[in-house]
Amino acid sequence: MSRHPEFISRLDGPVLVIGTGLLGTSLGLALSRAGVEVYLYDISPTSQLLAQDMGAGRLWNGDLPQPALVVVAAPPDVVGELVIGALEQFPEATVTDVASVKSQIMKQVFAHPQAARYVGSHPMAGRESTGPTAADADLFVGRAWVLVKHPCTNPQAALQVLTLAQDVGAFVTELDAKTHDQAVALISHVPQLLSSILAGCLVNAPSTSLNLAGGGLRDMTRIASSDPRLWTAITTANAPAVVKVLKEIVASCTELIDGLAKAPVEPPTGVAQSAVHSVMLKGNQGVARIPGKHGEAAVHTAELGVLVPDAPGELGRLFNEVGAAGINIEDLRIEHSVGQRVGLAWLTVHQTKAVELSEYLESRNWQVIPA
Ligand SMILES: NC(=O)c1ccc[n+]([C@@H]2O[C@H](COP(=O)([O-])OP(=O)(O)OC[C@H]3O[C@@H](n4cnc5c(N)ncnc54)[C@H](O)[C@@H]3O)[C@@H](O)[C@H]2O)c1
Ligand SMILES: O=C(O)C(=O)C[C@]1(C(=O)O)C=C[C@@H](O)C=C1
Repeated sequence: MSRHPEFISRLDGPVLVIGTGLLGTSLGLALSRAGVEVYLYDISPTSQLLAQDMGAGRLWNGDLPQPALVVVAAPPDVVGELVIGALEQFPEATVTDVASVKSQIMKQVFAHPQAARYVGSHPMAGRESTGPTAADADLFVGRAWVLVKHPCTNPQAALQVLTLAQDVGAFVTELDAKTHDQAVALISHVPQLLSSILAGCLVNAPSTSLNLAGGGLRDMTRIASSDPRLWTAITTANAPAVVKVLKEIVASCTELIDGLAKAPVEPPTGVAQSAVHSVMLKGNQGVARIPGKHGEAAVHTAELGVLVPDAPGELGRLFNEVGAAGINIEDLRIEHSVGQRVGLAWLTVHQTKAVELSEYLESRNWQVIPA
C-alpha cells in the first residue's frame, strides 16, 4: 500500500496482527495508511477476510517475510498463550498485545524464557461495537496508550512498541501491571458494568417510559451494547480490582438510600437533601477532574445546541454551514427522541468560537440553544 502523506510511520514492519476484530483491524488500517506492511491472522476466516477487504493488510502465510513486530489483539483469556506462541514462532520479533487487563498476562508470559521480547500494552481507545467492520483508522488518535514493561524487558522492544503507539496517533504512558489494572477497574471496567446494570433495569420497563428517553439515559448506556463475551473475559481477569471499586459504589448507594428513605418525614429534617446534595457535589468534583483530549484539562471548548429538523440531509446542511463559517467541530452528540420532529445536535467548538458560531447560525435561521 502506498504511504499516505499525512501519516508516515517511523515503525519498521512488517507487523503481524493476530486477532482482526475492532482493535486489530483499526491498527491494521492505521499502519497500512502510514505505509507499513501489515499481515493479518484471525482464528475466524471471515474476520480476517473482512479485515483484508477493509484495507487493513494482507492475509498472513508462512511464505511471507518474518514480522518485525507481532501485535496480539484477541480477547484477554487467550492472549497469554498467543503471545507465547508468537515468541516461539518468530524468534527475532518483538511481541505485544492490546488486552484491557495486564497482570495475569504478564505473569503467564514472564514465566517463559523468551519473554524479554514481549512488551505489554493497552490502547485506551475502543467502542461498544466489536469485529472488523466496526474498525476505524483514527481510533487511536489523541488517546492514551499504556506501556507495561517488566524488569527483563528488552529496551529495543519497548522502543518499537512506543513507536507503534505514537505512529497511530496515541500518547504513551508507562505503568506497572498492578497500577494499570487498578486504574482501569475504576475508569473503564466498573463504568462498563454500571452502564450494563442500569440498562438491564430497562428490560421490563414499559415502552411508554422508554419513549421519553433523552440524553441522560443515552449518555449513561452507550457502552451497555458492548460484547458480553469480551467483557466477561476482561472483568473476570481483573476481578479483585473491580470488586474493590464495586464495594465503594455499594457503600455510596447504601448511604444514599438510607438518606433518601428519610425524605417523607414531616417536618423535613434535611437528612435526605443532604445525602443527595453530597452525592451531587462529589460527582461535580470528580467529573471536573476528567482530562480532555491529549490528557489536557478540558477547559478550552464550549457546547452549543442546535435544533435540527428530522429530515434527510438536514444534519449535513448544518455541518456545511459550520464549515462555511470556518469553524472546526471538535466533538458532536445528538439527542433524539422517538416521535419528535426535531433532534438536538450538540456541537463542541473551541471556546473562542462559540459566540461567533451561535450568531452565524442564528443569522442562517438555525435555532441555537446555549449549553
Ligand atoms: N473493544 C474495546 O473497546 C477495546 C479497547 C481496548 C483494548 N481492547 C482489547 O483488545 C482486544 C480485542 O478486542 P476487540 O474489541 O478488538 O474484540 P473483537 O471481538 O472485535 O476482536 C477479537 C478478535 O480476536 C479473534 N480471536 C479470538 N481468539 C483467537 C485466537 N485464538 N487466534 C486468533 N484470533 C483470535 C476473534 O475471532 C476476533 O476477531 C481484547 O483483548 C480487548 O481487551 C478492547
Ligand atoms: O467505548 C469507548 O469509548 C472506549 O474507549 C472503550 C474503552 C474504555 O473503557 O475507555 C473500553 C475498554 C478498553 O480496554 C479501552 C477503552
